Amino acid sequence: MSEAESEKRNDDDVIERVLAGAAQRSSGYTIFSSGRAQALQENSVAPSDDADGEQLDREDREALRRVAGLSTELDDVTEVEYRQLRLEQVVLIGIYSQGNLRDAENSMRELFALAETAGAVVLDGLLQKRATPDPSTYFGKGKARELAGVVAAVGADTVIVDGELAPSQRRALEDAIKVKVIDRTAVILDIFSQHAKSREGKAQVELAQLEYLLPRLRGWGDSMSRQAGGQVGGAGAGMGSRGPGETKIELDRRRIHTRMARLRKQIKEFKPARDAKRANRNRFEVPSVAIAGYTNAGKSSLLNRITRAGVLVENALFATLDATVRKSVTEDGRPYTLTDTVGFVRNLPHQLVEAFRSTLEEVADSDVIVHVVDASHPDPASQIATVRDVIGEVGARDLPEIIAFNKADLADDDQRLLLRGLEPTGIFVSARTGEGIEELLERISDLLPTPSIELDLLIPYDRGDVVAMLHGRAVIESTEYEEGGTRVKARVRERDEPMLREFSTIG
Ligand SMILES: Nc1nc2c(ncn2[C@@H]2O[C@H](COP(=O)(O)OP(=O)(O)OP(=O)(O)O)[C@@H](O)[C@H]2O)c(=O)[nH]1
Ligand SMILES: [Mg+2]
Repeated sequence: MSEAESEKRNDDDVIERVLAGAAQRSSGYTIFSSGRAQALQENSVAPSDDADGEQLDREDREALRRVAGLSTELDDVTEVEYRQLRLEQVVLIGIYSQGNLRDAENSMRELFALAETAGAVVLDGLLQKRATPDPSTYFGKGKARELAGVVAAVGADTVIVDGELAPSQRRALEDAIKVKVIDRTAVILDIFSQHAKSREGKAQVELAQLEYLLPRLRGWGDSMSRQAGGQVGGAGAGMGSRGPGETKIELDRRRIHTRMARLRKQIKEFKPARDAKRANRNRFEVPSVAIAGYTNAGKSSLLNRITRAGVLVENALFATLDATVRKSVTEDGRPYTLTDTVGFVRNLPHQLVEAFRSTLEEVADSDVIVHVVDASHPDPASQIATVRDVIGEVGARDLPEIIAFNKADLADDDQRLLLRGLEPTGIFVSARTGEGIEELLERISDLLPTPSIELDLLIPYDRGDVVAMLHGRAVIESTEYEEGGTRVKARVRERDEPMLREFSTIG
C-alpha cells in the first residue's frame, strides 16, 4: 500500500470514529480509580517549585518507572489522526522563557492532571527554555532529537505539548520523535467528550471536536492544496494534485461540514427549550446562586455540603459538565436555587468557550456568584483571574461575588495569609470538614434579594397557582384554610406586590 493510500485509509477511520463517536462516548464507563484520584491531589510526579528545567528533567526521569510491555508499536503512529488518549503512556513537554518558569511548571502540573483525567498515564515531563516555540518543530530540531531519546527510553507512545500546535508543527515533531503528538486543546476536548451527558452538551462537544479536526486532516490532498497556494478552483493546482487523495480529503471535508451544519442546527433547536426553562425560573423569580470557579476547586463538593444533593464529585478535572440546579432555603425560610457549573481552565480551547457559553449563561443570570477557589493550589491568583475573565465575558462582572477559599483543611497559616492578602473578604471553607459553611450560608443569605413587604392575602381555592407561586418566591409566615380560600401571611419582594394586590385583605 502506498503512503498516500494508507493515509487515506487512516483518515477514513478517524472520521468514521468522530462521526460515530457520540454514541460510544455516552456508554457511561468510569475511567477514574481512587488510586489515580489520589495521585492528582498529591501531584506526586509534578515538578518541585524551585527547580530549573534541567533539574525537573532529571528528577522526573529518576522518579519514573517504565511499565513493561504496554508501549504501542511504532506502526500505530500514523494510524489515528484524531487521537483518543485513553490509557496511553505519555510524556509532557512545554517551554518556558526567562522569568516564567514557575508559571510554566504550574501549567505543566495542570496538564498532568488533565492527562490523567483523560485516562493517560504520565511518565515524564520536560520543560525547555526558549523564548518562543520553534515554528517548524516547536522544540527545535536538536531538542526534538533529545526528546525522541527520552520518549524511547521511558516507553511512551504519546507526547502532549503544553500549548497549541499548528498542524504542520505537529507533523514535523511527530516525524522527529516517532510517536504521536497532541496538544493541550486535544486533551481538553477528549475530556469533554468523555464527560458530556446532556444531548446538548454532547452535540456541542462534537461540534468543537470537528472544528478542531478539520484543519488537521492529514493527507496528500491537503499538502497539495496548500502548495497550490490560493489559486482559484482546481485548475491552477497543476498535475499530480488531483489524485485520489485530494478527492478523498475533499469528500471528508464535505462530510464533516455537513455534519457540523446539522449539529449547529440541533444546538440552535435546543435554545428555545433552555430559554423557556430559564424564563420560567425568572417568572417565579426564585433568587439564584451560581457556584463558579476553576476546575477541581471543589464546587460540586460545596454544593453537596450545602444541599446534600449527591452531585458527582471527583478528583478529576471537569467532573461536572452540565449545570446542576438544587433548591435550598435560607435560615429565615427564603427559598433560592444553587447552580453548580462547569469548571474553568486557562487556555480553554476557543471552540469550547463558545460551546459552553450556555452553561455559563446560568452564571450571568444569577443573583449571587459564589466563586470557589482551591486554597491549596500553588497559584490561586491566576486561577482567580482566569475565572473572573470568563465571568466578565458572559456579562456577569457586576454581580455580587463571594470568594470561598475551599479546601481550607489543606491550607497552612502561610497560605491563609497569602490568600487573605489576595482577597481580604474571602471566606475560608472546607467541604470536607464543614469549616466556614455556616458563614458562607450567612453571606449568601445577606446578598440575596430580600422580600420585605408584609402581605395578608386571601386566595380563592381555584387559584392554587398563586399559592404555589408564593411558595416559590416569598417567605410564608402562616397559612390557614378559611371559607373563602387560603389565607396566607407572607413577605414578598417589592416587585411582586402589584400582582398580589387583588388578593390583599387589607386596603
Ligand atoms: N481536602 C479537601 N478536598 C476537597 C474539598 N472539597 C473538595 N475536595 C476534593 O477536591 C476534588 C474536586 O472536587 P469537586 O467538587 O469535584 O470539584 P469541582 O470544582 O466540582 O470540579 P469540576 O466539576 O471538575 O470542575 C475532589 O477530590 C474532592 O474530594 C475540601 O474542602 N478539602
Ligand atoms: Mg464539579
